[in-house]
Amino acid sequence: MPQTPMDDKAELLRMENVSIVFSSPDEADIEAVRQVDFTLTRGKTLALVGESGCGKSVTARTILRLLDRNARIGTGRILFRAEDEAPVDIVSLKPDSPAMRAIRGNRISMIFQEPMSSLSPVHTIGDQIDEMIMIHERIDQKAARVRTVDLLEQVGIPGARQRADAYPFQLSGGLRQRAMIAMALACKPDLLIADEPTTALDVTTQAQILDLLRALQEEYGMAMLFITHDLGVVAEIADEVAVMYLGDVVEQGNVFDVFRAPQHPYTRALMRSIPRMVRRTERERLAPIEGNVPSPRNRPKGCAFTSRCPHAFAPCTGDYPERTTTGEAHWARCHLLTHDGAPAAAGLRQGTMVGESTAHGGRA
Ligand SMILES: Nc1ncnc2c1ncn2[C@@H]1O[C@H](COP(=O)(O)OP(=O)(O)OP(=O)(O)O)[C@@H](O)[C@H]1O
Repeated sequence: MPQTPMDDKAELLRMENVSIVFSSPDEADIEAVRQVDFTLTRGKTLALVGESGCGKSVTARTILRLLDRNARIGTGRILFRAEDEAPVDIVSLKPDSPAMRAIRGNRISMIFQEPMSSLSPVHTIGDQIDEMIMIHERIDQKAARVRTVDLLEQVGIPGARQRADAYPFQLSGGLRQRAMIAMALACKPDLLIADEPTTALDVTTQAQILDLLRALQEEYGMAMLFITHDLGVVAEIADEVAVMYLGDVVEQGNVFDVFRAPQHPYTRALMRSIPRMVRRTERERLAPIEGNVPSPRNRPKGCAFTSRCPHAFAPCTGDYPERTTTGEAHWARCHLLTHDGAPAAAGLRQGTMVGESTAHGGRA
């Protein structure tokens, strides 16, 4: 992988060939994330998408150096460049070093599915956000409260001045989510990592929170790394998407290109399993992805999706597929794209659904 300097000022963070390994006393090491490369750009959103267990959260926590004790970064660099500063390799920093702490919660903030993982239940939301602002701006609490109320208004909390005195349990799920977002923005981060922030919310609140995040991103110019299992959400929020399967990025590209012509059978299967991605007349053809993600403990040889892939053929159980570029900044790792005699290769290249009806017992 050629390593080029971070010359583009818009480039904020670059993952280069990052792998993450878990060890346990009784078992061989497990490579849970392999060879991940992506770039996060100021003002843009990259979505990491895939089923449960594919490595999305571990990848995000690696950026913040918040991995479990039994984890280590096996290979790679994570270059991060704050404005007007030289790039720093996050991998080279100790997780609890002052330099890393200055990045975490200052340059990079994170929001979660469950707001109570970042909000304290025993302090009012106003006090918690005041404290965050005081740490970062070295101002007194009175001045911080003015900023807190501003932030709460910005994230759409009605009656912000009074609500600042509420404890998290006194707010609805949607308002708690907004309060957590306000807290994440208190340090004016360069990067916001959002780990399934709308998964627990009803559809209307989910749409409102996505709208809010988009508006705030425009205002703050921050980059966003958005983690979700839902390609419908990706369509609404992201500029670029990286599709993960068993720790590998199997397809990556501009959202428009990936949705117009998905190249990897796994991406296509994810698209067909989501109601909003399918036209009304095709509802009856919705298909869940059959089978389960294999365990990283027993990683299959070759392409990990083979056991669930409707198009699998001999080469899929051989070598790990190389990246095939299929458009400007759009690539996938799939043997069907490189073998001319592959059963569905022509259809995949053209973005059609060749062969998928037989693979799902005629339902697809
Ligand atoms: N401390 C750990 N020790 C061993 N394996 C781990 C540890 N933490 C995570 N893993 C494994 O790493 C893999 C990736 O987990 P991760 O939480 O990143 O998945 P995910 O895609 O975010 O899933 P979800 O949507 O369920 O959060 C999984 O197989 C998980 O079991």
